Amino acid sequence: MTKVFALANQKGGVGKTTTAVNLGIGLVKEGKKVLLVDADAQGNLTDSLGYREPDSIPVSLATLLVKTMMEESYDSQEGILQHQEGVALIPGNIELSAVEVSLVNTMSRETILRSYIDQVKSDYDYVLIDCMPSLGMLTINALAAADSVIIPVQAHYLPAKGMAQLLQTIARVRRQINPKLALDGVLLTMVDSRTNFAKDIAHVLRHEYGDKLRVFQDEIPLSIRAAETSAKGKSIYAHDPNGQAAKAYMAFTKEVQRIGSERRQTRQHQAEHGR
Ligand SMILES: Nc1ncnc2c1ncn2[C@@H]1O[C@H](COP(=O)(O)OP(=O)(O)OP(=O)(O)O)[C@@H](O)[C@H]1O
Repeated sequence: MTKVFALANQKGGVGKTTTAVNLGIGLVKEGKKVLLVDADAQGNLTDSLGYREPDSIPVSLATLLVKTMMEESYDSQEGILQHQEGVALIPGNIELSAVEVSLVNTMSRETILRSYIDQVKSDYDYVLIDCMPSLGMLTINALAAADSVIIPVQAHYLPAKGMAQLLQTIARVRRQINPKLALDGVLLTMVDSRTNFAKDIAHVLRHEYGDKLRVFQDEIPLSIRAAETSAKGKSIYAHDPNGQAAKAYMAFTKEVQRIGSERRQTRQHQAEHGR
């Protein structure tokens, strides 16, 4: 069964896009079929994979969402690009800003992205949605479409208020639109091993949210090589395969898969024991 992840945090520059690329290509390395969805009007994910002018791509996520809203038909492969490292990509660009505005007056405005993803997801093991740095209608659509959320947090700054708002939004989406939405956890990114900030943040999160919010064991180090990847249009595995960031992203990829299979086993156990 396909698993859909949303990478969300309304704060910008926390590593959502870098994580989408390297978790996605990490899963490909594990033998999985992966679709990346650029749901950010900045088109950073598209650009990071080497498609340098997202705004001039003729068919993007915006095109496909408009077709979904208008109930027009499309081919399930329409607009999907194939990156040389094995991931598929639905590009995003500035047209998503206009789509976000028009969603407001659309019937089922929170679930247009879910309707689209439901049409194409059966070809993939994983779909990863890179969200906008906002809690607007497109992020709500991503949360409505997802099975699970990953929250990248830049390890030297914890916006406590921002985290509370994000968790409230996730809880509201779960209550009103998508009861199966799980929160896989917080991924600490850009961890500087010379400081204790990452440990402090993990401690604060555990203290405030306890069992409700997992902090992934694997952390992503601050790494110039990781910062360089978007300009190269490659993953960290292609750019610096033996570096710390590549090892960390691969370990994180395995942790994500492990958590998924533990959750499946728990569900199966509950089903078999009638709970
Ligand atoms: N581990 C890392 N070490 C150093 N720099 C990093 C690391 N991960 C990402 N960066 C850099 O930090 C910046 C922000 O990362 P990224 O674009 O992934 O964040 P984002 O949350 O997707 O941003 P936005 O909200 O604008 O979409 C980028 O310039 C990226 O190259």
